[in-house]
Amino acid sequence: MSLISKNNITGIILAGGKSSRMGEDKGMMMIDGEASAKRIARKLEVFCGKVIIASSNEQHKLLQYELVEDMYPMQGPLAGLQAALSYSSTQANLVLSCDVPMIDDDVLQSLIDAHDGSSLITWVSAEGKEMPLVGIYDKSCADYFEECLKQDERRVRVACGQLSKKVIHLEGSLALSVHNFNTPEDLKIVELCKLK
Ligand SMILES: Nc1nc2c(ncn2[C@@H]2O[C@H](COP(=O)(O)OP(=O)(O)OP(=O)(O)O)[C@@H](O)[C@H]2O)c(=O)[nH]1
Repeated sequence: MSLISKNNITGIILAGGKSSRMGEDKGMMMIDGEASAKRIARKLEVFCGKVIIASSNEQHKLLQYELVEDMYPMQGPLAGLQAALSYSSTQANLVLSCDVPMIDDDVLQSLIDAHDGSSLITWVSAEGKEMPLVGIYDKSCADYFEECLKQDERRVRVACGQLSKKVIHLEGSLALSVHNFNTPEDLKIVELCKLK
């Protein structure tokens, strides 16, 4: 049985950054008539007692979730992770980037089932690629990430290098469901995944 219940896990959506490859804010891109970040927030709400959005973008206030601003602005996803984990009041935190709107509930359930206290981080891999921004992070990672940011290390994978990790390998439709979009072309692929 999972050690995590709804009241002891926080959902975190990383929605800051430049979205330079997309050309417009990824969190606000409409997917099935709903902003991508909002769609993800609704999915997280099924599993998490509280959902917060890590972003300094004023526009994200429209999403009507609690916003947590980066302490290290414009330093990339690691800064969003650091700020949100510092702010969170739970040890376990289910983290998603705002660009995986098709994520299947079963992926979230698998992460929760696998995160059993034997590692600080549990994240997924799909099609042979590890995805640090689809995972569960222990709150204690925040201090470590802050040290990295202070030393100008912004790469999430590198920052997590020394920390204990578990990886869940996704296959088939679950792997497809974590397709992220960075460009208008990617968005077309995400739309195709929706039809499957
Ligand atoms: N809070 C916060 N989130 C970020 C930041 N940079 C990126 N993110 C989020 O982290 C995830 C991955 O971001 P990337 O795709 O690597 O970067 P991006 O800035 O969104 O896009 P590009 O400019 O095209 O690289 C997305 O969900 C972003 O919204 C940041 O500085 N702060």
